[in-house]
Parts: sequence; structure tokens; C-alpha cells
Amino acid sequence: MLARHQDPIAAIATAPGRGAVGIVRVSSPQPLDGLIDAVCGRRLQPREATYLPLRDAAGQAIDHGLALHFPAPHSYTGEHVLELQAHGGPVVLQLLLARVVEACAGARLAEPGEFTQRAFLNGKLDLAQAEAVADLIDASTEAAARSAGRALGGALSKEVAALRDQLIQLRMLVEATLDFPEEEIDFLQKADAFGRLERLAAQLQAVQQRTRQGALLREGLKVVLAGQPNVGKSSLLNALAGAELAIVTPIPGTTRDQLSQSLQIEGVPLHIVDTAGLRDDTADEVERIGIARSWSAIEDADVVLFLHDLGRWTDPGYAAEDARIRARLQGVEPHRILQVFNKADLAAPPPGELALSAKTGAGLDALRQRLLQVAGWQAMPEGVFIARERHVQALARTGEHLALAAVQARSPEPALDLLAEELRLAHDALGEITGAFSADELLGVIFSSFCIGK
Ligand SMILES: Nc1nc2c(c(=O)[nH]1)N(C=O)[C@@H](CNc1ccc(C(=O)N[C@@H](CCC(=O)O)C(=O)O)cc1)CN2
Ligand SMILES: Nc1nc2c(ncn2[C@@H]2O[C@H](COP(=O)(O)OP(=O)(O)OP(=O)(O)O)[C@@H](O)[C@H]2O)c(=O)[nH]1
Ligand SMILES: [Mg+2]
Repeated sequence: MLARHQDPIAAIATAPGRGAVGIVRVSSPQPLDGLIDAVCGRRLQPREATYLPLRDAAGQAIDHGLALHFPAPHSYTGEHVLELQAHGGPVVLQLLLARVVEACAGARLAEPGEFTQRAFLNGKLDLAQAEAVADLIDASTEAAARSAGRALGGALSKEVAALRDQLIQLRMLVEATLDFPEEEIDFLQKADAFGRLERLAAQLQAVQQRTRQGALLREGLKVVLAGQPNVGKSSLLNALAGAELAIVTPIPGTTRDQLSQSLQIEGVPLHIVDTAGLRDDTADEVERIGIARSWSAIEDADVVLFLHDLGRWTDPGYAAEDARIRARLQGVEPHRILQVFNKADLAAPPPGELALSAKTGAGLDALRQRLLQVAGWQAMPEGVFIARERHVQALARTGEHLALAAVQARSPEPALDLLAEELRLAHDALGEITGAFSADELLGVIFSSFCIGK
């Protein structure tokens, strides 16, 4: 494993396919002078773009492009980096890639995320920032991109560092006390150790709140449109998307297969899934399969938008079917179900219920706001940084250990060794976010999800 981190690595850093310009880059712990001589035929001024022929083994130009040399440690990876910026055709770039691997002793193709992994290993980025690099590339809305930019700039890392500094001070107090058992409680009280613990827990909650918002921006919300046939699920999808994506007809059972569309509300990505209308009595084999898929989509949903038809709401047959669906929805946590009444242009909704008309567009804005509310989104004035479920979980574990520490602190006879141990565990959990205490395995999972060349 260690030896692999010493290999020179090379990759095409730009997106696959045709482009105006494409970049091949190499990163190596060893100086790249031999490679530069071979491919560029001359020395390069550090960090200065030079236009020249990029040569193959026979000295023939593969392309004319820009070469850029970043000697270590002043590069993205912290290693020696050479960039060849060529014309962006796939064949040209493949030839250049093959050429640098051949001309650079010991070089191999980079694995996904390996350049960024090296930046992490060389201390150029911490783990939360490295993840933000991938999130910036994957961002599907402007809000997500901006908040990934903030995380890459170290916003999450700074908040975590502030918590960690407080925690370290507290640990020092407690650990010091462990060595002088006679005076222990008195000493801790004088140093306001327990007050510090409470303030730290409060500070953690604020960071957790912001991190959850960041995770929502990254993952988005999966909203499944469910309900009986013909209630207007596909019409609602089309109305939210502002385009005729799904087929709409007055015939019940129109939608057979799922149709997903990603959109955004105030920058929060929303993945809307239209499903086949739920009913028990269909004789149609295709529709039955579609309905089975509807139920599995409902299980996967963050929010099930359970849609009703006000035109038929008082019809006994409709009500009976509705009751059957409700019974089957028992397994879904109530906070994940959002009841919505469609076709408000035909009849008034039951009092207090959310109503809309997919046909006229009335009530759509209220629905959007309601979805954000269900998701737990709070419009924060600027400053949300992107985050991942992994960070949310690590903060939650930090909080659990702080809570257990507080139990000791509040007890009339605190067990200081237990208090110290919980604080240590809280510290470890916090360290996972920036990678201070990350297992190799975790690092592997994180970096392998990057695109190649990053
Ligand atoms: N052509 C090109 N564009 C790119 C990248 C790249 O690698 N190549 N990046 C790659 O993802 C991003 C930029 N990231 C970079 C981060 C650090 C350094 C760098 O040279 N750092 C030095 C010097 C810093 C300074 O002068 O302030 C250092 O950290 O010491 C370069 C690119 C986006 N654009
Ligand atoms: N008046 C009125 N009609 C609507 C409204 N929304 C949908 N419809 C009509 O209701 C019928 C069914 O609409 P769809 O969107 O296909 O319903 P669905 O729930 O997707 O139906 P299935 O795919 O069969 O499950 C169509 O004729 C729509 O034009 C509405 O708000 N008001
Ligand atoms: Mg439909």
C-alpha cells in the first residue's frame, strides 16, 4: 500500500469526450525532469505555461499544447506535478497519456480520486475539504456548488476545529485531574469544567444543524408521488417540472413505469418520482408490475407525497381503496407522508388540508414550501457549507459521547475515568470528519467515489 503512494500517477483530468482543451496530468513524489525533457524537449519555468510541441518517443509532435510544471510542494497534490494542456480530442489525450506513462519511470494510471487523496495525504486538504472537491464537481444546483465551495475553503473544517479546540482543553483539565485524585472535583469546579462541557454541547448542536442543512443540499430529497390511478400524479410531476415529461390521460392506469425528474426548490435538489397508480383490482400484468415498483419506491422515499383526487373524494369506492392504501402505508413513518389534495379546481378540500390544482397551478408554491419544511430546510442567510451524511453521523456520535460525559459531570459522585473516556471517544468521532482519525478503509471508500483524474 505504501509503495503505491510513491508511484508516479497519470490521468486525463478533463471530462471524457471531445472538448476545446483537454488536460493530462502527472503527479510524482520524485522530480519530473526526465519526463519533461522527454515530452517537452526543454526545461520549464516553474508554474509558467509554455507553448510547445508535445513529443512522442520518436520526437514527433503528438500535439502542440501548453505544458505547466508545478515543482513540489507547491502543487495541487503537494508532489511534483506536470500538466499537459492539449487539444481536447479523446485520441490525442489517450496518446499523450500513454506517452507520459511510458516516459516516466514507474508511472501508472491514477485511480479515481488519487490526486486528491495525495493532496490529503500531503496535508494540502483535510478530508472534509477533499470530499468538498467531489461535491463541487457533482453539485446539481448553484446553491450546492456555492456551499461546496465554502466547504472546500474550509468552512466545515473550521467549525470542527473550533469544537475540537474546546474539547481538547476540557480533556486536558479532566486528564490532569485524574493524576491528582485528592483534589479532583474541587479542581474541576474551579476550572468550570462542567460549564465548559455544557457550552461545548450547545456549540455542537449549532454545527449539527448547519451540517444537516449541508447534507440536504448535497443529497437532495427523494419525493415519491403516490396515490390511486388518475388522481393527477403525472400531472403534478409535469406541473412541478414545468414540462410535459409524463404521459397524462383520463384513463386510470396510464403510468406503468417509474419516471424520475430532478429539480430544485430554492437550491435544494429534489428528485421527484412519478409512479403507477396504486390499486388492487387490476387484471393487467404490466400494471401489476408497475404497482409493485410503486411500493418499493415508497419504501425508498424521503417523502411520500400521497395525492388525493378532490373530484372523487366523496365517492365510496374511492374511499374504500384509499383506506386500503392507508393501511399499507402504516409501515412508513408518519413524518415522511405528506397528504395533498389535487383538483382543487373541482371541489373544496377538507379544512386545513394542503390542496392544489395541477391543472391551473394553484397551490404549487405552497406545496414547494411545504416540501422544504418537511425536509427540515431552513433558509439560512448565506453560509451553508456542503456536508455529507458521514459528517452528520460523526457529529451525532460526538454528541452522544458528550451527553454521556455530561451524565458523569452532573452526578453527585462523578466517575472521572468514565468522564475522561467519553471525552476521548467524542474527540475521536470529531476527528473522523477532517480525517485526523480515519481508518484506511474509510479513506478508500471516500476517494474511490471520485472521478478519474481528480
Ligand atoms: N489547470 C488546472 N486547473 C485547476 C486545477 C489543476 O490542477 N489544474 N485544480 C485542481 O483540482 C483546481 C485548482 N486547484 C489547485 C490548488 C492548488 C494549486 C497550487 O499550485 N498550490 C500551491 C501554490 C499555492 C499558491 O500559490 O497560493 C501550493 O499549495 O503550494 C494549484 C491548483 C482547479 N483548476
Ligand atoms: N380538473 C383537473 N383535472 C386534473 C388535474 N390534475 C390532473 N387532472 C386530470 O386527471 C386525469 C389523470 O391525470 P394523470 O396525471 O394522468 O393522473 P395519474 O395519477 O398520473 O394517473 P395514473 O398514471 O393512471 O396513476 C387527466 O385527465 C388529467 O388531465 C387537476 O388539477 N384538475
Ligand atoms: Mg400517471
